[in-house]
Amino acid sequence: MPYKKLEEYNMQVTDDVKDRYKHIIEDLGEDTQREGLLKTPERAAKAMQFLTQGYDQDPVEILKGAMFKESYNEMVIVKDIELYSLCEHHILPFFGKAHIAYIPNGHIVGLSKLPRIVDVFARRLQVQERLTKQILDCINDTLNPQGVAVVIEASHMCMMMRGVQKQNSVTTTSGFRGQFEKSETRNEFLKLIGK
Ligand SMILES: Nc1nc2c(ncn2[C@@H]2O[C@H](COP(=O)(O)OP(=O)(O)OP(=O)(O)O)[C@@H](O)[C@H]2O)c(=O)[nH]1
Ligand SMILES: [Zn+2]
Repeated sequence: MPYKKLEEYNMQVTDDVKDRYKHIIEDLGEDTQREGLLKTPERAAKAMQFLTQGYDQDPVEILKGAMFKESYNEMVIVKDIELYSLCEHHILPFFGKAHIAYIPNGHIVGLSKLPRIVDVFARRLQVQERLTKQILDCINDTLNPQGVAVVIEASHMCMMMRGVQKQNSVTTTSGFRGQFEKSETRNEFLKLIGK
């Protein structure tokens, strides 16, 4: 499921979250009756359901849906996959790029499925480290490749708009399994993604 269509929003959840947003907006000192804000609690409720839709999706099913028997034994890299997630500490966005590589072990996977599972895990309340590990483990356990590597580079709005207010800091996290635990293979991957 690529994105949540309007009719797929759970109306009960939308109503509950909408009521809470109305109170939050009032507590923050705004007037929920002014024209521009009348529909805001409902819009925000739907936006948050969209941004957390990963809880309802099954990444293993997504990968298994496009696994093909193939005797290709070289590294497959999909780099510069844009990602948008929410930091679980402040519920503010963090965003950047994921780079994924794997070395097949009898099966390849449909290329689009790698960005899809990035979205499944990103569209939750997250920390960057866990996001990285969940993507890594999911590919490793489902595809059982000879090796898998995940690098994520992200900027955190909680460090930009507030808090330490550092506009240019980028956080890099990575994880390596199998063949990528060998420095030679890992270095080849890092070179190919320009690191
Ligand atoms: N490790 C990790 N930390 C994160 C991530 N996103 C946000 N944080 C950090 O979570 C921490 C929460 O720290 P607290 O001291 O409880 O919160 P705070 O008082 O709002 O902290 P400041 O952001 O320093 O103002 C902060 O240091 C954030 O930078 C993430 O993905 N991974
Ligand atoms: Zn944060």
